[in-house]
Amino acid sequence: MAVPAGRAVVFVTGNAKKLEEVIQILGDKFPYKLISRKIDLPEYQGEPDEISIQKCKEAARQVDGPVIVEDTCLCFRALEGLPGPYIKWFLDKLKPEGLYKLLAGFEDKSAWALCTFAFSAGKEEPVQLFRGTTEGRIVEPRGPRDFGWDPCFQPDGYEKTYAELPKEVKNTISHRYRALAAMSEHFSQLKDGTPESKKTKQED
Ligand SMILES: O=P(O)(O)OP(=O)(O)OP(=O)(O)OC[C@H]1O[C@@H](n2cnc3c(O)ncnc32)[C@H](O)[C@@H]1O
Ligand SMILES: [Mg+2]
Repeated sequence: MAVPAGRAVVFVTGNAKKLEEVIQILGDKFPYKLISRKIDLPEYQGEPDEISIQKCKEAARQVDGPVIVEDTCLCFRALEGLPGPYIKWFLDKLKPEGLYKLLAGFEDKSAWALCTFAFSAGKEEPVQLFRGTTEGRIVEPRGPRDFGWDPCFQPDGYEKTYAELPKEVKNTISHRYRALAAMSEHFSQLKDGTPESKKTKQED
């Protein structure tokens, strides 16, 4: 499913840090003009794919045009993938310290970050999903506190947490980077994906 000629795609998110990374990662790699809109979409329940589909349909309904949304999960292997899509509430109440302590009774500290982008060309159109996963483990929080659970997630192959790593490094190995790479590749391959403005501008 392509984007009608001349139409921008609206990235709907209530999270400014997410938006910042998406802009940094995409650069000029996305073949459509992307604008952002700050709407706090409902936090749905269920499996990650189902949540992203519902979130995207609601965004397409509100925007009434082509939209992208993103949902992020942080999954602990010892907890069979939980908190997963509910990480926002766990983080809100427990902070990164509490997330680390949650695994105190388990030897297995491994975790994966999952990012799912969902695209719909409009409110009657189907939703397409693009996923990215980064493996790592949950550690005692280290580094700046400016983005979510970054201080307690250490990606495999690195001695630093996401929070300690320079942004340029996080943005080449992250769950978000991988999902965006899959999405950009898909749209770049669409024959009618006419490159438009390469700039991203913000709407409020
Ligand atoms: O409006 P949306 O896009 O849904 O933004 P949100 O903040 O509600 O985001 P999610 O529903 O996807 O919930 C994911 C939670 O994980 C946090 N998060 C997302 N990506 C992250 C990342 O790369 N590093 C650290 N924390 C992240 C985010 O701040 C939320 O608390
Ligand atoms: Mg959300």
